[in-house]
Amino acid sequence: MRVLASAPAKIILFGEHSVVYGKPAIAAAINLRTYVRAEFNDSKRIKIEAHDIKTPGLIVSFSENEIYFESDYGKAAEVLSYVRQAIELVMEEADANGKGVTVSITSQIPVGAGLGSSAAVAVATIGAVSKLLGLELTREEIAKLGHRVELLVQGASSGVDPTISAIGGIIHYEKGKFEHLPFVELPIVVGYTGSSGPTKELVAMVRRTYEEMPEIVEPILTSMGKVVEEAIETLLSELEEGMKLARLGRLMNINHGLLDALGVSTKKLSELVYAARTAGALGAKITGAGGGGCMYALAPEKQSEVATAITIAGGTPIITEISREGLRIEEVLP
Ligand SMILES: Nc1ncnc2c1ncn2[C@@H]1O[C@H](COP(=O)(O)OP(=O)(O)O)[C@@H](O)[C@H]1O
Ligand SMILES: C[C@@](O)(CCOP(=O)(O)O)CC(=O)O
Ligand SMILES: [Mg+2]
Repeated sequence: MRVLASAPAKIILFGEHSVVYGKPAIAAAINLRTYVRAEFNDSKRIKIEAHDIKTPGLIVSFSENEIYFESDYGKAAEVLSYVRQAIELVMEEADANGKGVTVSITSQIPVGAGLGSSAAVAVATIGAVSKLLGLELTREEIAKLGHRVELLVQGASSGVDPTISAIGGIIHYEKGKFEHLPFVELPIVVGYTGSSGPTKELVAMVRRTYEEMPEIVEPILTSMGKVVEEAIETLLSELEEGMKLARLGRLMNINHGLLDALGVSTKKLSELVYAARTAGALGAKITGAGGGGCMYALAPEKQSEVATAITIAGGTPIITEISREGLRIEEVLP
């Protein structure tokens, strides 16, 4: 039997980092996906084939006749830890420890770029392997397992990323619970800096700043929470479309400033944010953990101008759409 599952990337419209401290966030699934194929193998081992991820620590040396490969196996194993934990949790749930399973991954999502590649790979793996093992899990249960994977690997995680990747659409997420917000085709442009920021390290960095200066950081997180509440009200309001987007844009800019205050922006991210605003975006901010990775802009009727401005500023624009669909079982073959 062979199962192919896929799960989407996301952008955090509002509320990254503060969501880890119990504040609300708004997240949307986007049309970039990670595909995971799971099948039984004849060994009693778990085999992971990750086709789109760089394996760190590989050293190659060669003489005239021979070529030698060395690897820092610790680093190589670490990069596969989301997939490994996801498989192990499902094997445990299905009481299937000891079975041979091969998992093969291909992905459209840039890694460590704030678009939730870790959650997408975890959710798609859980979806594919659970189906293979005959375990009937709801999308909510898969989101919860995905959250456990992120907690095990990162040490801290709000759970917003695995939830949006499993569920799809646009959600309001808060303290482990979610509700759908009305689906809207937001005119967004994502700008990729080309560098990555590991979520684990950025979340830990914010935690250190919080512990060092709680009286300064607490009000920043509280303000972020208020920005998100205001954005939820705006999305649910009867405001005319243009006014709605203009208000959301202003709230994005405030959210970006607060993220910058927490220390998660970079020079390149700020350059892309200002380039987008100058080219006519109503708002622009980081998406995800920051420290590199991506920003996104809200740019009705200005998507191509903003994309060009992002390119001129040295970034890579990604014009994408909000995806209604979360986890998808693409194919089940006998
Ligand atoms: N295609 C993939 N195959 C295997 N692991 C992946 C893949 N994509 C992402 N990952 C895992 O997710 C990690 C990046 O997660 P993270 O730091 O949270 O950034 P983000 O989720 O924003 O991309 C990678 O280092 C790797 O461990
Ligand atoms: C920073 C954070 O709010 C989002 C991280 O998203 P990403 O892994 O950078 O795509 C962490 C979390 O919510 O667990
Ligand atoms: Mg992640």
